[in-house]
This record gives sequence, structure tokens and C-alpha cells, in this order.
Amino acid sequence: MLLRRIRLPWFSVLKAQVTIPARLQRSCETLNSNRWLHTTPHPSPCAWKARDDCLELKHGGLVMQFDYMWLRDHCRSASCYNSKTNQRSLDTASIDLSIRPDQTRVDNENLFLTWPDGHITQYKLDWLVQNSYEGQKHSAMQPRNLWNASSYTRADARSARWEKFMSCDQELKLFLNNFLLYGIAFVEDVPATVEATELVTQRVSLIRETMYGRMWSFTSDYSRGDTAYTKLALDRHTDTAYFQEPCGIQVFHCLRHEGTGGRTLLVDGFHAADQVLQKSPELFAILSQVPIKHEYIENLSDHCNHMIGIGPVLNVYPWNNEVYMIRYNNYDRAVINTVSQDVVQRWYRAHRALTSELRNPENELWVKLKPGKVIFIDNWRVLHGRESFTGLRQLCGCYLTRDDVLNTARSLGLKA
Ligand SMILES: C[N+](C)(C)CCCC[C@H](N)C(=O)O
Ligand SMILES: O=C(O)CCC(=O)C(=O)O
Ligand SMILES: [Fe+2]
Repeated sequence: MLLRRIRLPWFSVLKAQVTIPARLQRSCETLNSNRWLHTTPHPSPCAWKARDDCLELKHGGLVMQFDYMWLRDHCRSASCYNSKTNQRSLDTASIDLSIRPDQTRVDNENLFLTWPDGHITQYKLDWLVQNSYEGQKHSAMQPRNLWNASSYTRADARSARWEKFMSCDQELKLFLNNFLLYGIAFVEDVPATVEATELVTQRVSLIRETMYGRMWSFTSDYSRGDTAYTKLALDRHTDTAYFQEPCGIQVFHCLRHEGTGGRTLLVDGFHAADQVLQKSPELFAILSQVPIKHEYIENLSDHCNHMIGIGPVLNVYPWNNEVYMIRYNNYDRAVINTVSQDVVQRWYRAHRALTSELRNPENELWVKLKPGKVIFIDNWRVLHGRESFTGLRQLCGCYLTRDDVLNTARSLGLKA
């Protein structure tokens, strides 16, 4: 398809290298409004058209439309952009909103624009391709493999090993690659202490301190006003849905368990959301639009907290409909009073559809956490739960800041 486009006949027009002033460009357009202009001899990989409100550029089989204001605003010249700090110095508000270049020229690798005040902007064509809407819009922000229990098991994502993980970037990269693809990743052979668990997490990110502390270590002692601190089963959920920004990553290390039960349940929330989207897009839309409140109210003598977070169950990027965060916690969901009765009714149906997918036994991955095995869970994607248990069970861990995990991944060359 792309190759066929390149061979179209208007690609061989205008063989000489010319610069066409804006006034003439406009009259060219009226005469030949569908004509692509080349400013280098054939075979140039690039052609352009100056339309009334945008510059259309054809390069490498891609047709891109650049707003004139955008082209002026993104100028990378030394006076407009500080390449040492990677920050814009140009004052966007000082640009005439109806600006157009006086002159446009393209060579094999660059686009040159001369603006009415004489300022010249030079763009590398490859940069334009990479940064255009047309070059970006189909790509997911982050590649990921949606899974159910059997596909995750078949994928055979290898755990990282403590010694190598702590010293070798390649091992960290493998771990983060798994984390980005599946939303869960493991490090094994970690000494069964809070200190070693902390060291493992610091290889990946900064710790996000919350009202539960920095590193926490808890058992079923009702020390806090939450079901997590009991021996009861916990249905699948994401944590801290009651924060304005729920914690990005959850780390668990079971330091000790003398008893039965207590397995951990993991479910890929993005896979469940995708199933809802495939089967009933209108229910998916409701879950991504209706704001829902979650709340944490704790009134103990030494812990008083009241947290509130409001947002849809499915948080979706508006430009590509990609789900980036799921908030699902039926324990902590607060009174619904933000929408009217008809919306409430539709929301409960949509919630039921998502819950059915989340509860589909095929989607349930059960693991028994043992001393030495640290799990990192993407709390914006993968839900966790636990089986009821007997005996003494001690779990330690922490939350991590999502930005810092992604930052580490990018520094190792991963797309995140
Ligand atoms: C992990 N840690 C035991 C510290 C806290 C548990 C928080 C439990 C809360 N209901 C929530 O889901 O956010
Ligand atoms: O006890 C467990 O395995 C997990 C409890 C839980 O959901 C939590 O601490 O967030
Ligand atoms: Fe939890």
C-alpha cells in the first residue's frame, strides 16, 4: 500500500530546485491545488503542498499535515530551543496565530521555512516523521501483551535473580521488559528481610511513601483499619484507588508463612477491559466516562486518615483509546452520587460486564509467594487478591512511583 503510493505520477513534477514565495505558493495552489511540489531534483523522497491552513508533506510513504503555528512553535533553532536543557525558550504566546512561512524549501533531508520576520526554521525530515501526528497516532504508547493464566504461563517470562539483578543492567532490563509487557515481574533468591526487599526496589525506582509508611511489613493483627490486615480472603482489586493518583507499582515479599492458604491472585485488568471493549463497546465507554469515587476512612487512635480519589474505572488516552489505568476496588468504592439514576443503572451493568471478565477463571493466575520471591505488580493494570489463610503470615513491601520505574526503563533503551 505504502509502496504503491510512492509510485504515483505527481511525484515527478518540478525537477528544479526552487524556492517559491508565499504569494506565489498561494496562486500555485489555486491553479494546482492538488499538486505536490518538489524542490530538489528527482528522485527526491519528499514533496510538499502549501495549503491554506497547513503544510502538507509527503515523505517515506507518509502524508503529514503540519499546522503553521505548530511549525513555528516547534522550531529547534538556538534562539527558540535550548538543546542543552531540552526546553523551549520561544514564547509561544508571541507568535501570530495566523502565521505562514514566506518561503518553503525542501532538500533530501530537511525542510526549511522562512518566516515573515526573516527567522529561518530547519527541520530534519526524519524528525518530522517521528513527531507528526500521522507518524505517531497508530503506535501504542507502550507495547504490551495482554494475558490470561495459560498465555502468561506459556510465555515463560523468566524471573530475575537477586545477585545478577543487583549488579547487571542486562538483568534489570530483562526484568523491566517483562514488567512492561505483562504488568508483573519477579526477582528470586532475595534474602527474606525488609532491608533486602528495599534494596531490590531501589534498583528499579524511588519508593512512594504513603500513610502506610515507606517500607511496610504487616501481618493479620488488625493494626490498621483495613481488611488487608486480617486473615480473610481479598477479592481482586487495585490498591489506593482512593488517591488522586493511585500508586503506580506495588511490591510484595512474603517473609514468612507457617500455615495454609494465602495464595496471591493476579488478573490482567487490561485484558479484561479489552474483552469488554470487544463484546460491548458501549459498556466500555461508560466505564471510561463515569467518574467514580473511592475513599479510605481510618479512625484509629494512632492512625486517622481520610483519602478521596475520583476518576473513571477505565482511564483511556483520548487520542488512541488505549487504557492506561484501571481503578477497581469494590471494598473502597464510595457512595455514587456524581451521576443521575439512568447513568447509575448503565454503570452497574458495565461494572458487571467487567467483573465477569475479571472473574473468569481462565484469567486468574494464582501464585504462592515464598520467602525469596519478590513480586512487582503494575497497580495501574494488574489486579491482586489473596486467598484466606491460617497461621502466621508476614508480608512486606512498598509502593513505587510510576514515573521513576518508567524512567529507569527508558534509560535502558526500553519503550515506556
Ligand atoms: C499494602 N498495604 C498493606 C500497606 C496497604 C493495603 C491497602 C489496602 C487498601 N484497602 C487498598 O486497597 O488500597
Ligand atoms: O495479603 C496479601 O497477600 C495482599 C493484601 C493486599 O491486598 C494488600 O496489602 O494490598
Ligand atoms: Fe491490596
